[in-house]
Amino acid sequence: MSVVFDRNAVRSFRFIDCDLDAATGVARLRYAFDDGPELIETVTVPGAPFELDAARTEAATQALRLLHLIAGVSYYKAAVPTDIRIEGYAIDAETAALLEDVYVHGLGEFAYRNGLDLHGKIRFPHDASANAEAPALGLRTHALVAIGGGKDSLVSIEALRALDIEQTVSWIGGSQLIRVCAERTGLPTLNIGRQIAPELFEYNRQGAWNGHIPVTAINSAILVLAAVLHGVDQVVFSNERSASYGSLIRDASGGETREVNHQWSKGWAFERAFGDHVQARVAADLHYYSLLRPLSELAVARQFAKTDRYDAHFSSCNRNFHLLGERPVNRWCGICPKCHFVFLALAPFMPKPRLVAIFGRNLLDDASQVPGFDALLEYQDHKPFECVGEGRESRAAMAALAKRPEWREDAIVARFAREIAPQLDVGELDVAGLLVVEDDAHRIPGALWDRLRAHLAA
Ligand SMILES: CC(=O)N[C@H]1[C@@H](OP(=O)(O)OP(=O)(O)OC[C@H]2O[C@@H](n3ccc(=O)[nH]c3=O)[C@H](O)[C@@H]2O)O[C@H](CO)[C@@H](O)[C@@H]1O[C@H](C)C(=O)N[C@@H](C)C(=O)N[C@@H](CCC(=O)O)C(=O)O
Ligand SMILES: Nc1ncnc2c1ncn2[C@@H]1O[C@H](COP(=O)(O)OP(=O)(O)OP(=O)(O)O)[C@@H](O)[C@H]1O
Repeated sequence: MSVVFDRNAVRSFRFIDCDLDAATGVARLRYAFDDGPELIETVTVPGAPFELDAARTEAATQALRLLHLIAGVSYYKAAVPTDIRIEGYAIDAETAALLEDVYVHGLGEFAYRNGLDLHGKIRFPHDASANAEAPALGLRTHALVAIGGGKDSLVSIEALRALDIEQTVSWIGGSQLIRVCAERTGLPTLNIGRQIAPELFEYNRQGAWNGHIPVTAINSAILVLAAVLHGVDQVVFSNERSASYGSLIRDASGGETREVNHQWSKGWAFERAFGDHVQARVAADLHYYSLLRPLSELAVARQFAKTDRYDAHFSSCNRNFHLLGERPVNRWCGICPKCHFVFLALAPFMPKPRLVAIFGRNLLDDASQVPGFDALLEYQDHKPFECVGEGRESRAAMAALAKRPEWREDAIVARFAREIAPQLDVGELDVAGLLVVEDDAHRIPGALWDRLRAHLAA
């Protein structure tokens, strides 16, 4: 590929246009920097041809544009120019505000790691007139449930199964691990194809800015488009309450402490803004929500431990999910923050031999992993930039293990009891308090919530 990319020479990022072929289910999202080559991402929704009436066609157009605008973050980040152009259509001020949030907060970790400050610097051009409110489409009652191969989505899937809600287990990309988990559910499946414009990998090699992007926002927009094409009324994610809390970072200058959330697009602020936007601008009867929002990570782990159906198949280790690059040999690398956290979070709720069999080793009896666990505990370090629970959850789980004969002599647990626990307030180490189902902030439809609450609390 003979493209030359110099991030410092870029002046503008262009959202050229997007199109969808209802006969094949292929969507094309087109972007460019200045007059450079078109960067074309494709998304393929199985189930075509899609027969769409006028109202569904309009909803599909709105969903496609929303996806075009959100997925642009992968390319925009390569140069982060201040000049952003939208060429194929216009957006209103409310849509622009949503996008500014997604780009600024969703690129928060990216900006922090690259020493960039994006606050107030990302502005989406908008047309003054607001778009019309979207009508209800008469969508059928059915959930597209996002599956990521880890414990969280499996908890949602089992909860919906227990409540007899019709669901299709849905994922984006070619992960074999996710496919195996999806098939293990025994439920209908939908595997959506996504091809990133290959030029981006070349730009990365030539020194493009690179770093974390809000991938859950992209996956959410893809599934909203798929829901419209399939005529179903729910897109269900599995983002827990803990995802709304970031890492507290001290400024390099030693001054201000601020929050940078690696999982911003898994948090409540994104869910609320995006879900409201979908109902207002795509379809009034399309519900986007996270089924696990009322739960902490520990409460999700407790639910997961109730069945061993997925023990030999699931993995939360993100090393499994690279488009390019290495994968762990046995699904769990055992040394990353997610492996550390999931091991710790499951330990209070599972027999020890079962947990050790899942991971193939006992991570809590390996003294070389002390720094990794310290970061989870927010002890002499900040919470890692990963999808892990709050520090107080890790501390409470560790304190619970320190009281159990089968765990308390393991190297990391014993060291916690000896060196860290004495510095902590005992009142803040209570696991039970972190298992409470909170119903103040979620978008779960009312009729479902009434039944779900009892299931999640059991
Ligand atoms: C698997 C992973 O962690 N990937 C991150 C990693 O990417 P890497 O370069 O090591 O390899 P690839 O994943 O193969 O990606 C190659 C390049 O492609 C670009 N890219 C990829 C996907 C995408 O949607 N947009 C992209 O622009 C990117 O330039 C890659 O370098 O490091 C990257 C740079 O820090 C990360 O961007 C990759 O993260 C993926 C987008 C990813 O899917 N990560 C999830 C495992 C993840 O982090 N999930 C979060 C959800 C947080 C949220 O707010 O959504 C979580 O579990 O907490
Ligand atoms: N490839 C994917 N396609 C569709 N949805 C995905 C994909 N990867 C992750 N998700 C969804 O994004 C959300 C966040 O992913 P996350 O990795 O935290 O969850 P998980 O894989 O279910 O569980 P765990 O936290 O144990 O890894 C979940 O709702 C998950 O289902």
